Amino acid sequence: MTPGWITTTLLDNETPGGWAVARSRDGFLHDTNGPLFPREWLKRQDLSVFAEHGIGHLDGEPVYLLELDSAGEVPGCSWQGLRGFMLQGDHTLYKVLGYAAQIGTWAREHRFCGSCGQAMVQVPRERAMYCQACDLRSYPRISPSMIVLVTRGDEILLARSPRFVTGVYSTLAGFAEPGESAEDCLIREVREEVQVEVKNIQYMGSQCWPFPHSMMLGFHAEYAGGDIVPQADEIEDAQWFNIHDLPPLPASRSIARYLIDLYLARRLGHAEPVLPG
Ligand SMILES: NC(=O)c1ccc[n+]([C@@H]2O[C@H](COP(=O)([O-])OP(=O)(O)OC[C@H]3O[C@@H](n4cnc5c(N)ncnc54)[C@H](O)[C@@H]3O)[C@@H](O)[C@H]2O)c1
Ligand SMILES: [Mg+2]
Ligand SMILES: [Zn+2]
Repeated sequence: MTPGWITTTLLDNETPGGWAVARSRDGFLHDTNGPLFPREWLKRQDLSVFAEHGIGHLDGEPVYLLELDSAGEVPGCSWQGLRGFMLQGDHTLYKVLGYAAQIGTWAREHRFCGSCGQAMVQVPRERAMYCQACDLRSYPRISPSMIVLVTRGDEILLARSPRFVTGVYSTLAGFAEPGESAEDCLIREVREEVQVEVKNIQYMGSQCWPFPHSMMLGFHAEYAGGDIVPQADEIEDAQWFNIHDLPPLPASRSIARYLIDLYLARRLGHAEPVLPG
């Protein structure tokens, strides 16, 4: 048995047994034991299953996703969004659910060919959908996004979007556009969002962000010029904060928080944090 979580290309749906998670628009089903249920038991519940996908092995046991049409009632169980599992609870289980959510969304959105409109079929032993009519393959979509902590000595640039929890300030982030390098994207996003120039861009690490399919690439960058001008509509407020006087910060498991904590640790000579994958 291999411990931990390993994604698998495909499992045979006809083989009984293993674990299953159930996902609807309301999130994942869970009870006091968490979101993993014995698969055969879960399939006997009164749930409208739209699709079933083998997604991987947890501690050697196969795990399946039941994609539902709607959130049904299961006695003793309730529904919780993926963000709730990200914020608290077992990190490995959150990784299982994050992967399940991305595969479920992608499979649902690629039942028909985007080029000719014919029904697509699952490719054997590969996580891909295939159109026989026009030979098109569609793989799970991943959207690269840059996230950057802009620094100026003892000050860091943090901003808040109107979508954030009240009071919370975070690092700047944005999606890569066609034709851009990671650095091009980072420089453009910082310019667009606060009209500041940066230099000495340093890559710090990455994190899967399954909301719905981002791949966060995290950086530190030094301030090189300009006064903060927040982008209308996107940025509600942006400020330089002294590292000894910070506002409420993003959730501890996010790469945004890691980039901030890492800079503070290096500046103050503390032990460096670990980035949750
Ligand atoms: N893990 C973290 O710590 C963390 C922190 C901040 C942001 N993020 C994520 O980073 C991503 C980008 O951040 P943002 O929201 O500031 O992006 P952004 O600054 O590029 O602005 C968002 C806008 O981009 C457009 N957009 C949406 N999906 C897109 C895609 N796949 N490709 C290109 N453009 C798209 C939409 O118009 C959307 O309103 C988001 O997924 C966000 O959730 C993660
Ligand atoms: Mg942004
Ligand atoms: Zn086609």
